[in-house]
Amino acid sequence: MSIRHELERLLGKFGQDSQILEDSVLIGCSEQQEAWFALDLGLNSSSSINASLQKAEVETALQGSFIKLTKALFELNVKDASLLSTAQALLRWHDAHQFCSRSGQPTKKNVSGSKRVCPSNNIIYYPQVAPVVITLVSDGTRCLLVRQSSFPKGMYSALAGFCDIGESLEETVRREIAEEVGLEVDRLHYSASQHWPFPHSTLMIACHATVKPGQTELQVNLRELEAAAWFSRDEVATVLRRNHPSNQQQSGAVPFRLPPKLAIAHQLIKEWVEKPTCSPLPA
Ligand SMILES: NC(=O)C1=CN([C@@H]2O[C@H](COP(=O)(O)OP(=O)(O)OC[C@H]3O[C@@H](n4cnc5c(N)ncnc54)[C@H](OP(=O)(O)O)[C@@H]3O)[C@@H](O)[C@H]2O)C=CC1
Ligand SMILES: [Mg+2]
Repeated sequence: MSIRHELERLLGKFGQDSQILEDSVLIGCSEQQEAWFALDLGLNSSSSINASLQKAEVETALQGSFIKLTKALFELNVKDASLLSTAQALLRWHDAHQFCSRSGQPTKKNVSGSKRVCPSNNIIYYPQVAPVVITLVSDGTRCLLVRQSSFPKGMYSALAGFCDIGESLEETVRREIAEEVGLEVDRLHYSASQHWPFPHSTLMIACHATVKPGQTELQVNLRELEAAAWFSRDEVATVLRRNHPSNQQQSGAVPFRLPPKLAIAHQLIKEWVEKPTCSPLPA
């Protein structure tokens, strides 16, 4: 039996029309060049009794269980987490772009799901990604970590901000650092990038920046941040070790912690701890 027939059989079993397969989107392919598609079964309406009944049926038939995406992402390996994050971002974009913003007519997905077209005026809509810079600022011996009130308790991260229209990445880094902590960037260099699906699709562009020693006094913008502080390499290295699940503190106190391994902020911080001699390029 072909995979398509098997899927149609399963969908029928769950009371879904097999036409729904046309809504699937291409998210990648295996090393054997088999295409991988993602499909939203629409079981996410928590208020619907039907949805929760169907969820239970799907779980039994496929011998699996539904878990929250935010949790799943941090439990999977990097490759699977990336596939899941692409699937979620692309399916959500399609769901939110059903209509043409010029004509008001329904738009139509292409076969792979890489775009939508308005049949009445041929306007093409492509999935959107917002660029965000995330920067680990150092004064040579210490690094700057910040906390937003929305972060999990005790967690500090690198400083992040959305690129404004018309800005280069370098301009965004300088503006965000000046706006959020009142510091002037001396040197800047690129590290890596990552697609981040929360709360909407962003491309996180990670950089290391240094400020001049002696110009390290923080003016924390409390409208954007709950706290910001300098941390020594030893303090950060200790917390990186403790962030490992087997080393979590068991006491009731909320320990200072860093973003999870999957987050590019974690990689930036780890890089800074491990490569103290890395010499940055002029901005
Ligand atoms: N993967 C990782 O390691 C990390 C990822 N992040 C991600 O980085 C992103 C940006 O960080 P954050 O410090 O919040 O950014 P900002 O410092 O830019 O502050 C967020 C504010 O920017 C405004 N804004 C401008 N453009 C957009 C846009 N396209 N979408 C949403 N808001 C926009 C909004 O203000 P207003 O409400 O006034 O319109 C929003 O409240 C977050 O989405 C966060 O999830 C952050 C840290 C670590
Ligand atoms: Mg910010």
